[in-house]
Parts: sequence; C-alpha cells; structure tokens
Amino acid sequence: MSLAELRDLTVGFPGRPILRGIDLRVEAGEVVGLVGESGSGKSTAAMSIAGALPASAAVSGQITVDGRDVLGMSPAELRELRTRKVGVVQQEPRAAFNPVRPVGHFLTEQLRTNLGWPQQDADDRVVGLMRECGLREPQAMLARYPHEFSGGMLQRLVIAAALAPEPELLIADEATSALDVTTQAEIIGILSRARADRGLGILFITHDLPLAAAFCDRVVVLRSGEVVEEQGARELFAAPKSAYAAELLAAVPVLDEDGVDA
Ligand SMILES: Nc1ncnc2c1ncn2[C@@H]1O[C@H](COP(=O)(O)OP(=O)(O)OP(=O)(O)O)[C@@H](O)[C@H]1O
Repeated sequence: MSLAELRDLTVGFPGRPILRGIDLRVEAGEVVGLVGESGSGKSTAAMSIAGALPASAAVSGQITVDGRDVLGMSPAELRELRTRKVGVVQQEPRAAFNPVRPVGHFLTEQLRTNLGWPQQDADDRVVGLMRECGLREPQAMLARYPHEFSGGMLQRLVIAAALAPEPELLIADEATSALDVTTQAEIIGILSRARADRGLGILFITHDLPLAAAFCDRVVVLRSGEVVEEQGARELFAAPKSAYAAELLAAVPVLDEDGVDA
C-alpha cells in the first residue's frame, strides 16, 4: 500500500478540466518530483492529496493516503489528515504567518489546537525541530515577529512547523523556488535528513529540473493536466522518453566555463 496515491484522478473547475485521469503515488521514505510548466496542474494534484481542493472543484477518481479514501473524509477526518499525515510547505513562507503574532504562535499552533498539547510541550518540540532546521537560539526566536526574519529563515520555520506533528508525507510546493541557491541547498539538506531520520515521504513540486534530478528518486512529468512521463530521476535526466520532457530539459540553460549561457 502506497503512502499516498492518486488513481485516474480528474479535477475540473467550472468550465475547465485541470487534471485528466492522472495516476501518482508516493511511498514512505520516497521523494517523488512533480514537474511541468506553470498551469499544468501540479498544485491541484498536491492539494488533492492534502484533501484541500476548493469546493468548486468537480472530482472523479480515487485519492488515498495510507489506504484511506480522502474524498470520503468528514471535516474532522480531513483536519486529522492535514495534521498527522500530510504537511504542506509552499513557495511564499511569509504568507503562512500572521504578521501581528510572534512566530512561536504559528509554530506551535497545530500541536496546541489540533492535538491538545500544553504550550510548554509544544514549545519544546518545535525548539528541537528549529535546531534541526539550522536555526540558532530557537527559544528566543519564538517571541520574535515574522518581519524580523529573512525569507530563508521563515521557510526553515515553516518546515519546522510542518514537521512538528510528525506527518508521514510532506508536500513541498515550490518550497525552495524563491530562495537563493545557498539557502535552497540548505533546505534540501533539511528535507533529506527528515526523510532519512523519519522515513518521511516527500512530494517535491518544482520547475527546476536539475534540482528534481538531484533530489528526487522518481519524477512525474505533468503537461496540461496529464502525466506524460514517469521515470527514475537520473534516467529521466539522462534519457527522457517523452518529447515534452526532452523539451523541458532542452530549455534548461547550460553554463559554459565562464558562467555564461552556452
Ligand atoms: N480554485 C480555482 N478555480 C479555478 N481555477 C483554478 C483554481 N485553482 C487553480 N486553477 C487553475 O488550474 C490550473 C492549474 O493550476 P495549478 O496551480 O494546479 O498549476 P501549477 O502547475 O501548480 O502551476 P504553477 O506552477 O504556476 O503553480 C491553472 O490554470 C489555474 O488557473
């Protein structure tokens, strides 16, 4: 049984099909890349797994997490899914925070509100995770406000918050796209450790094909709502089977020795 699986999933918004019969699975401890042009339906596929499609979406097919049918879940079961099973990290970390609340409020929110943890226990858990995410003096940080942090620091905080309830799957939706390359590499390091230490499955959505090749075990290529290719990451990069993946790879700039587009 896969950790998360989409089977023949079709999603449409009024008047437009977005996903057309896609199959996708993520196993425990596996990093699956989901790549494709803007608008190809990557985030829609991810939100299906998190049980977070908008009410206006028409959905057919099957969505399961740990073998449980997500489409049939009650609001309480969906809340539990998003707390205990699936964490989500998106591109713009600042949007996750309330600007007038200290960051500790956001970091401990799931533990306090959904799992009923006492404040001190929640603080202790997130402080440990913040340290793992490369943040120094985490205890003092809890009282600081979002505007006091850079985007890279905020993204580490978002990852610590997402890992706090120990989800089995993390959806990283362009989670490193807005960051400089050094911070990006550090965030990938944090995700790799979480996968190795906790057996976390990761659905890694990105426009960045070389990054997907380096980080993912398997890559699924989406075009206009359809899966056009699925391969081991290295194999895809070395020898794409579909003309579309070959086109995407050909569009990746190759730098010559002077760092100029060749
Ligand atoms: N709530 C919604 N109502 C109507 N259309 C939507 C809704 N959410 C997404 N769409 C449309 O669905 C299509 C796919 O969007 P989606 O965000 O899944 O693509 P994506 O591949 O993740 O794109 P990007 O890389 O730009 O984030 C887009 O054309 C988008 O405008």
